[in-house]
Amino acid sequence: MDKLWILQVTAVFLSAIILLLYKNSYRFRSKHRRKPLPLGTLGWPFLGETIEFVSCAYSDRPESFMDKRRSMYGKVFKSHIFGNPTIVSTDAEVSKFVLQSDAKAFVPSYPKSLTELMGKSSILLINGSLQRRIHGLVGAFFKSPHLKAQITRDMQKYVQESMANWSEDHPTYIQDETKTIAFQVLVKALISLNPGDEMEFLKKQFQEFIAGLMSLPINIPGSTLYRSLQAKKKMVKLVKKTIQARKNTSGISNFPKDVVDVLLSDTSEQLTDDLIADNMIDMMIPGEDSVPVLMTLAIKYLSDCPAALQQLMEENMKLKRHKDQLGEPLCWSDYLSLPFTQNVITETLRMGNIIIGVMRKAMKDVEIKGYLIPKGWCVFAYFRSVHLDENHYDWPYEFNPWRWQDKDMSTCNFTPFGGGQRLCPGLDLARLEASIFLHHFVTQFRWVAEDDTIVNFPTVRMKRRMPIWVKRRGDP
Ligand code: HEM
Repeated sequence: MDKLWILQVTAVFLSAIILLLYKNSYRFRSKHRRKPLPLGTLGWPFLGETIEFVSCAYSDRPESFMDKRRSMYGKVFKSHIFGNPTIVSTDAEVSKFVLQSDAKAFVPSYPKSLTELMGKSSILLINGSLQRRIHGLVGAFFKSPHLKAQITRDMQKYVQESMANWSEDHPTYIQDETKTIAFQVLVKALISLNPGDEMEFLKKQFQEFIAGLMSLPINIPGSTLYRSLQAKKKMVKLVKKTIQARKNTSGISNFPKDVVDVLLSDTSEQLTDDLIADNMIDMMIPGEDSVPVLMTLAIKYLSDCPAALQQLMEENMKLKRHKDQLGEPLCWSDYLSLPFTQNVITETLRMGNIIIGVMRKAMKDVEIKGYLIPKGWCVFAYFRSVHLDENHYDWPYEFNPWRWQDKDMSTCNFTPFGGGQRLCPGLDLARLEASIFLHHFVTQFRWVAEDDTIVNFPTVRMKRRMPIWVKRRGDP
């Protein structure tokens, strides 16, 4: 009996210990249990789902790749594109979290040819305090009223010069015209170079340079990447000549006249001549690409929407007449004060998705909204799906500038310029340039657009460079 009693007590005691251990281990496991990977498939070995992604990207509905997976797996799913296992986010909140994270969690991730061409010290690739320093310096300069006044003067001059040459007898290619204008404006703001032989040389080299940005990562003589790197070397030489001349002569004044001045005035000694030269060239990319595409797409959408064009023209004519009566030229704040013009630009940014999204790489396991993003995986924050989501925008494929009349732009559902740590520092500039171009265009011309289509890959552009037939208006 005694023995039985001892056995019973021991059994109860042991069970209590086992229960306690189990409970503790359960608590430990649930605290440290990894959240699941998002649903989805990694596709074929090595190729993953890249072929399907690219074939959708070339179509007029690049987001169909995402739409199909969204309906099967939800707004965040896993895939394998461009050689990397990737978590694709079409969820505005998840993308916001990724953009706002610092370099301990996510760093930029670009294809190899792109990183080789941009160079290690490009603002698009560096992280931490150096990125924040350059971002801060450049962003503050681009926001300054002083620069905006200069950009307005330059832009007005280049726009007038360009438009004076437009003929009524043959088509004008809007994409080409806007590229020339926006490149000149940005190069002036970056290194104070005026139109002329050196500008022509730079533009020629630059076109060779960007051809390599989306090329195969093969750097042998004759390859696109090789030619592109050679062109970059020539541009670096030209920019370094400017830097040296600036150092030799003026000293840096209190009012920087361009971005070179701004970066040279930094006293941290981290900003070497190589770093400044590399970044000047990378910052020319929006002048040849994003800004002219914004202007061209606005013309495309307006050509297809006569009611919006009429209202835009009336708003701009009113301002022009008012300024003519006062005998004053337009200043930058005049251009930005036109509400409907701004709505046209905002709607163009939403529909055009000039930058479809941004890529990051996870530096550690990160959990967001119940999803796991494993260390080493890429994240593709895909803005296009959010901008075209009918839950955020009624009739999302319709160009409707009026939708912005009482809609808030500063939400995570509208991120054409990215967000967080790397929010585009050139966003004010891009809007200002587009406003000036639209003003002069709609107040001086009527036009008929030839048929053309938007190509979305590898960058957004018009297939036929947006040919239009113009007719000059009489006096307003
Ligand atoms: C329509 C025109 C433009 C669009 C749609 C656009 C879009 C963007 C986006 C989405 C990013 C974020 C990239 C990321 O998070 O990895 C970005 C970054 C950047 N943009 Fe723009 N951009 C435009 C015009 C400009 C202009 C005119 C400049 C002037 C030089 C500029 C300079 C930059 C720079 C320097 C960064 C990198 C910021 C950093 O990483 O700290 N952009 N842009």
